[in-house]
Amino acid sequence: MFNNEHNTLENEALVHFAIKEKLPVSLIEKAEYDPATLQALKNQYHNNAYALLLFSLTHELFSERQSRHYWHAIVQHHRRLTKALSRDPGVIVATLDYMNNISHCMPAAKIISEAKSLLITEAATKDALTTLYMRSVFDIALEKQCQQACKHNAPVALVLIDIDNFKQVNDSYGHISGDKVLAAIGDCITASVRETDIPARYGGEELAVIMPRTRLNTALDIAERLRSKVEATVIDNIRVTASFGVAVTTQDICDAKQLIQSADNALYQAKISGKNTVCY
Ligand SMILES: Nc1nc2c(ncn2[C@@H]2O[C@H](COP(=O)(O)OP(=O)(O)OP(=O)(O)O)[C@@H](O)[C@H]2O)c(=O)[nH]1
Repeated sequence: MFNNEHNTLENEALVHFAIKEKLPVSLIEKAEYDPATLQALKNQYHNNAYALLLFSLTHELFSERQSRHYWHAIVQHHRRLTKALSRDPGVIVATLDYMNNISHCMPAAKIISEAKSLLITEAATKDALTTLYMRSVFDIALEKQCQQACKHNAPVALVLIDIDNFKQVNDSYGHISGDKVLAAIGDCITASVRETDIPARYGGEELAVIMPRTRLNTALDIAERLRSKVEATVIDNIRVTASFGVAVTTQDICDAKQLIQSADNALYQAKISGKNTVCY
C-alpha cells in the first residue's frame, strides 16, 4: 500500500457494499472516529456490528470474534499510517493494508470503485420497474428482522400494499401505462418511508414495507400516510388507490411466515371493506 502502484487507490472507494445491510461508506468512516456512531451501529446490529463493518469494507466474511479483533487492530493501524505518512490515508486504505500486508488474513482484496459497487448492488437487489427491493431481498430481510425482533423483544412491522383494481388500469390504459403507475407508486413509497425501512416489490402489483423496531401505532400512521400519498398521485391523468394490511410481531407472531400471514389477512380485510383503506 505504500508504493506508487497503490497510491491511486486512495481516491477510489474500495468498498463492496454488503448487499443486505447497505452500510454507507460515510457511516463506516464515521464509526471509526465517533464512538456514538459505533455505539449506534452496535445497538442496531448487535453482535454483528463489527462483522458487518468488515464485510462492507472488504466483502469478506469473518466471524464476529475475529472481526472485533481485526477492527481494533485496523483502528490502531490507521493511526500509525496517518502518523507515518503525515496525512490521513482513510479507513478504507488502512483496512486493506492491514488485511493484505499485515495480518494476511485476506487472500485477495476485492477492489471495486464505489460507483460500480453501487451499480452492482442496485442491480442485484432492486426491482428494475419499481426500484423497490426484490422479493428475494425482502425474504432474507424479513427473516432476519423477525429473528432480531424475537431476540431483542423489539417489534418489527410489516405492511403489505396491493394496488386496487389494477387489472382495470391495464385494461383501460394498456400495460405500458400500468407499468408507469407501478413505477410511480414505487417512487412514492421509497420517498415516504424511513431510511431504516425496507420497501420491496412483493410480487406483481403487490408491494411491501418492512419496518424494523416499529410498534403497531407507528406502522398504522405510516401506512395511512402512504395510502393518502398514493391516492394523491396522478400519472398521465390516471389515479389509483391501494389497500394496506399491517401486522407486527408479538409473542405469538414471531416468524416471517406468520407475520406475512397476519399482514395478508389484514390486507384481505382492507379489500373486502371497500379498498383504499388500512387494516390490521
Ligand atoms: N402493467 C403491469 N401490470 C401488472 C404487473 N404485475 C401485475 N400486473 C397486473 O395486475 C393485475 C392484478 O389484477 P387482480 O389480481 O385481478 O387485482 P386487481 O384488479 O388489482 O383487483 P383488487 O386487487 O381486488 O383490487 C393483473 O392484471 C396483472 O396483470 C406489472 O408489472 N405491470
